[in-house]
Amino acid sequence: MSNEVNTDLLKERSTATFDAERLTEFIYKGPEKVKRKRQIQNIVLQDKFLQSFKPTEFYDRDGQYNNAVRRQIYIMDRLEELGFRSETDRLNFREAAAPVELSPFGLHSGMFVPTLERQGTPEQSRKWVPLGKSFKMIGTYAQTELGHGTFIRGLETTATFDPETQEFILDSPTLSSIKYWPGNVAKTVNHCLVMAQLYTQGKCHGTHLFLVQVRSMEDHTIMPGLEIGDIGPKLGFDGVDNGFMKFNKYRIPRMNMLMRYAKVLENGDYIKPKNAKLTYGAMVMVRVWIVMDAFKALSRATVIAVRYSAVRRQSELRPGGEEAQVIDYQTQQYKLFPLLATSYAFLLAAEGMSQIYAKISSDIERGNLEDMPQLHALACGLKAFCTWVGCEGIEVCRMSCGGHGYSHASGIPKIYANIVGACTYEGENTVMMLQTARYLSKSYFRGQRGESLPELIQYLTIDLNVKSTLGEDCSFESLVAAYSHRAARMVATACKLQNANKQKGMPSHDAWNKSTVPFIAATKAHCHLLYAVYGIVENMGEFMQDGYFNQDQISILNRKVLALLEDIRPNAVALVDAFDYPDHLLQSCLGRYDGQVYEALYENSKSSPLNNTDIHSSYYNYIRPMMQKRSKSKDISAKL
Ligand SMILES: CCCCCCCCCCCCCC(=O)SCCNC(=O)CCNC(=O)[C@H](O)C(C)(C)COP(=O)(O)OP(=O)(O)OC[C@H]1O[C@@H](n2cnc3c(N)ncnc32)[C@H](O)[C@@H]1OP(=O)(O)O
Ligand SMILES: Cc1cc2nc3c(=O)[nH]c(=O)nc-3n(C[C@H](O)[C@H](O)[C@H](O)COP(=O)(O)OP(=O)(O)OC[C@H]3O[C@@H](n4cnc5c(N)ncnc54)[C@H](O)[C@@H]3O)c2cc1C
Repeated sequence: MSNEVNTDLLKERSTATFDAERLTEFIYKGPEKVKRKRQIQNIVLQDKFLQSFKPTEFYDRDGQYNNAVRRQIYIMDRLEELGFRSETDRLNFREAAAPVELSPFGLHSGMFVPTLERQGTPEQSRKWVPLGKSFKMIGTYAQTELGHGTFIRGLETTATFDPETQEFILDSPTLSSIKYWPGNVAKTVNHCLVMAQLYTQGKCHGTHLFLVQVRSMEDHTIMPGLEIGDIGPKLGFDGVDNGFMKFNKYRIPRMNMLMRYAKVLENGDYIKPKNAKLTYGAMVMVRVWIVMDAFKALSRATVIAVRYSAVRRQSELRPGGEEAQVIDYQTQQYKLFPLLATSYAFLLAAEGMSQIYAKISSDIERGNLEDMPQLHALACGLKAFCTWVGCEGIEVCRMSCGGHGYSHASGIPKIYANIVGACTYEGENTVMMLQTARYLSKSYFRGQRGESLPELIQYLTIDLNVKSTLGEDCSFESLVAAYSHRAARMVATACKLQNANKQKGMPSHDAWNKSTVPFIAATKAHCHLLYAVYGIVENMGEFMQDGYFNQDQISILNRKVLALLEDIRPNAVALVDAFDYPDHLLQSCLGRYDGQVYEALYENSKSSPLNNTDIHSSYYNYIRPMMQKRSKSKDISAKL
């Protein structure tokens, strides 16, 4: 490979109107943090073992899982040796060391240990959390069943208290009650946090979490009374062993129920939690993290697509002129630049969401549950919005790279395959949006009754008769007002339909169901408050429906969006460079910093296993016999 940087990329970087390094410092919170991040990434780059892995698509499923375990355990050991204590250092190391591979221990660190910490009593946490943190106990979060994922109240696994033995008996009474999907259940973990319907004194008290040992701590054999296996290959998550698990009257000690909020006493008495939804805390936490995952996935795809678009030359823009960089086509800019802006918006949204989560979850820990519904609504809506928009955007990035985008060598298919799971896991997106919609509906009616609303949704009470004041400058205030107006109008419309349905005599659940399509649209509009001109132009009908904008204002907005493409054009490469993703993190022949995409693609294709021999065994096994058979056939030889 040549060491030169592609001349088009050099030019792009030299003509940018701002210093990308300053923006990098803003993203990573200061020059010292950027330096530290790069040092850590360099440690990974110098590490021969970590660099020895081929891209995951070159391995079969068994190899992918095996490599994921091998690599992740090596990462754990190195983190210990290096003595990295800060969460940011550890995350930077992990991301650089396994940039596109999901960890078979992800749910252990991401859900199992935090849930023990937050849902266990102080004694339970003291006992189990150190075992989890030191990997003496490896666990996961097992909730979903064959028959139910969304509807947690419908889960069928039972945990029945037996006061005689002071044990819970876990059972899978039906086929549909078999746990199905939980990550790392199949081969990796020896413990699970199992969500099951709690029965005591003959009464069901709803779903609760139980710590269950599923494999022997000595030899990893499956505990008697359990049936466990892998669910098979999936769209992505290659290194993750999502599994199934069936309980056959399997006994665990009483104290293995997580009892921070709800309790079962020795005599079988049940003590209710302050709020039954406290058991759902782990899901809320992961939904918050997913917003950051959506940012990372979309921004990586955008870096790849923008850099490649600056390098790729195709067709004549000026008749008879040189072939143009595809980034100079207005249509290409319209595909990519809004996604670049969206990436930055997602970053800020993810950081804001994390701060709100930290504040409200610490209130909850102290017993103040007042803001729980608000946190739930925000996390559900943003999780769904950011993963939907992120996945659509990644697909646009892939297609904007033409044919090469379809190859794994572009790095984009893997990004997509992994993040698209997030539209389903931790709450299917439509269902999540409807949770936010319920909150908006209740808040709308509260606002109508003159009750005060939390700051984020105060816009629901604005006067919908006011028209836009947007002028040539498309001021920030006029844009925010437009989004608020559109969301408030759409929420009001959906609520009025819900009300009208009720007045027609429908029971309230039907009145709700028969207004959920407009509610989903309204909730998307609510989440869309992150956007500016492009979001209005793309959804013009919704902004126009009640004549909020006049014809002149629409023309202003249409002109503005095209002018903004011109403004971004000289800075597009610098704006993606600022994310500071090194090549080994992007793992993309198209998104390379030096832009040497053709050399990289050519080199990469040589490593395809199909190139190990000039003549593939299938020639001897099938093609040659077929040809020999055909050449003997009279019809064909006659034609030849
Ligand atoms: C770095 C680490 C990475 C880690 C991960 C590694 C890679 C990732 C791997 C992938 C990992 C994937 C891992 C996985 O996938 S784990 C499995 C994840 N599963 C889900 O997310 C299931 C989704 N379903 C639900 O959450 C519930 O069933 C819903 C919410 C749909 C309804 O629920 P339910 O039927 O029980 O409730 P209700 O209808 O009686 O509603 C009653 C009221 O309660 C309110 N309510 C509901 N919930 C909450 C809440 N939480 N806080 C506050 N309030 C809440 C609700 O709004 C309603 O309010 P109102 O309308 O009455 O006012
Ligand atoms: C990659 C991956 C990893 C996973 N990891 C885990 C894990 O570690 N642990 C775990 O416990 N689970 C895990 N899951 C399971 C996941 O959490 C569930 O699949 C998810 O919660 C969706 O539930 P479901 O499959 O029941 O979908 P369903 O609810 O069956 O969805 C099917 C359709 O029905 C619609 N629908 C359902 N209910 C409603 C409603 N009330 N209103 C309107 N529409 C509705 C949905 O919108 C969807 O279109 C994982 C799943 C995936 C894909």
